[in-house]
Amino acid sequence: MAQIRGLGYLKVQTRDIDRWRELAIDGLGFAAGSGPDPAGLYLRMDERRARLVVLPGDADRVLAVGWEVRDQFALAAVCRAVEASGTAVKELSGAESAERNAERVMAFEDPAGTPVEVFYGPALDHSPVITGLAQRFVTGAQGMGHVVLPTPRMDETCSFYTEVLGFLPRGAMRLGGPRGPRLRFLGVNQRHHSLAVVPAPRSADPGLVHLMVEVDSLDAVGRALDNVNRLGFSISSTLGRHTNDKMVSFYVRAPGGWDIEYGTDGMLVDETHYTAEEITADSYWGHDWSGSEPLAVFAPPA
Ligand SMILES: Cc1ccc(O)c(O)c1CC[C@@H]1C(=O)CC[C@]2(C)C(=O)CC[C@@H]12
Ligand SMILES: [Fe+2]
Repeated sequence: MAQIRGLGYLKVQTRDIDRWRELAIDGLGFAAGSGPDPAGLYLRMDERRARLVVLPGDADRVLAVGWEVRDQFALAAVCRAVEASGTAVKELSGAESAERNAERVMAFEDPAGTPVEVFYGPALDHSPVITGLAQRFVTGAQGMGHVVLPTPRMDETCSFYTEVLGFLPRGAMRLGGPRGPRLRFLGVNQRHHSLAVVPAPRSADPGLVHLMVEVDSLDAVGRALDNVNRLGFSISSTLGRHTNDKMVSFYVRAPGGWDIEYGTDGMLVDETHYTAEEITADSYWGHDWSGSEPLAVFAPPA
């Protein structure tokens, strides 16, 4: 169990790649990378060739949530567990794996229908990581950040990630009052959560609620907030500090109706003492969502 080491990459498709470039590079200071599709946007955060891949397309949707394992033996173990759960697994070809800058990749869908990939052996880019705010992204043993996924099948989705993939419960929060459904946080390393799962009516496009990336300074978070305001992006949530992972962050709306959470100062979990707690407020201060445009996954179908 607990074969997965962290969130490795995220690949999305968008109808507005130019606006995405402005958000990610000019606003949030991702470093420009390179990749197989000349029209694609390959975003570096560290020594990986690309952590966030944005490809042009006719819809805004998640193409792959990439989870990293240590080696081929861990990948085989994950593959066996997923198949034993009754989920079909596709082993990607050498060429398809190389396109993802990995030695080997397995693909399947989670119970919500989210496209999941598990991989090992990422190819590195040793050139300097030139970020726009001179910030460093907090990755390494904590992975690239966290994703929040919507699911219409909450119980099956949580069982799949915990019992099949070995994610550890890292607490919960009820939505919409003391009797509301729970949003659940799940972790695989010292990052408080690498995944959160939220009940939603559908898991249609874009299939994402947010991606969180962490940087090493509050000044970079403040400068990113200034940048996206200046560039005319919609702020979904103001700056605030979360009660569970202690992250100070804001949320900005990306093309496609989901958010990027941009934060700093997240806590490290010590599993020797950790127990899964239920938070009753999302933040100690800030995180005002009242100005948010509706998230696409919660909006009524078009
Ligand atoms: C509560 C919380 C703790 C840690 C996080 O990294 C984090 O993103 C959240 C908030 C999660 C969640 C969201 O992203 C979409 C809008 C939600 C459902 C709310 O309206 C409150 C909590 C929010
Ligand atoms: Fe988050």
